[in-house]
Amino acid sequence: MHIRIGTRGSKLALWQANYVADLLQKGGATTELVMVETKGDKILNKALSKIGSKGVFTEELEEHLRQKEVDIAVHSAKDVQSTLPDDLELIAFSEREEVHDVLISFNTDARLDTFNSSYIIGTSSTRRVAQLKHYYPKIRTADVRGNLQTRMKKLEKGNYDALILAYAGVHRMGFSKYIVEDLSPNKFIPAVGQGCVAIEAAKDLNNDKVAMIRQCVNDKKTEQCLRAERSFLKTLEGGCSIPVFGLARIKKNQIELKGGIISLNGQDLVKQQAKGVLDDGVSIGKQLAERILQDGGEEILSEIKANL
Ligand SMILES: NCc1[nH]cc(CCC(=O)O)c1CC(=O)O
Repeated sequence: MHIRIGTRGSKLALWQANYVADLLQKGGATTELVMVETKGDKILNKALSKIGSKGVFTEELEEHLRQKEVDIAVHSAKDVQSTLPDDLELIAFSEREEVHDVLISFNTDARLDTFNSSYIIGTSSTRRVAQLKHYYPKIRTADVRGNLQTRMKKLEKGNYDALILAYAGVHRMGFSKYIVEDLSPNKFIPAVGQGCVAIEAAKDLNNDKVAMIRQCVNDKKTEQCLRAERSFLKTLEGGCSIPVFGLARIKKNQIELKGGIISLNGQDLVKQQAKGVLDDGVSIGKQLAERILQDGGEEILSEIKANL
């Protein structure tokens, strides 16, 4: 069986595509990578939240799926919009990497607790900015776009004192030695999907191919967690530009989902958790989102939408 894999061309995207290709080859398939540039790769002078929340890193790949130029598209699950077009679906989720955010700096003494107001942290994520402002109101932030290598270069040039990044990308790109602090995933609750690689396909992709891909790539527990997180995000209508966070974990054979929303200035935070049986992820996610909207999330969300 031959599987054509669509991917972005950044080093992280290629690492992830090769990781999936290896898994498929171990299962006996042959593979080929097709590189596709997305809006998110081309537009580098704007914050992601200003480019638009939907499909910044996925749209062009999705067009290739529709045109049958590729069988699957490999994405960071975090970059996949919560509502997919009707003709496409996520068919597999790779075993999740550690989910937390990390502080990256060439100053080995740098820690969030000891940062003073003269330090600047580079991050373009509205979630990370809001969480920083909430827990460390004195810390200043500045936008930083571009792939991980570009961000590391900007850090090296001294544009920032530190960066906040997802552990997963840092680890995959071999930058772990610059981690000066692992941020607690209970405080800096990650973005939905962080640390997982997701496979998107057209709904009419050949059934045998779908079965093969799931067999080789899908991790059941990760899928159960991701379905819960994505349902949560979908109900909150949060695109990647809205500071929504959500993390599901399996504990004692139950899904435990923590999630919430935070105002852009970090002042208002609504955070809750929900639990349920493993296959109920979608309804657990939806219920948690509804509770959060009722408990003040609705106001935070409409204020954010008015400001973006
Ligand atoms: N939005 C960019 C993005 N998308 C996925 C990752 C890292 C890998 C992952 O979380 O799976 C990153 C970089 C970052 O947030 O530091």
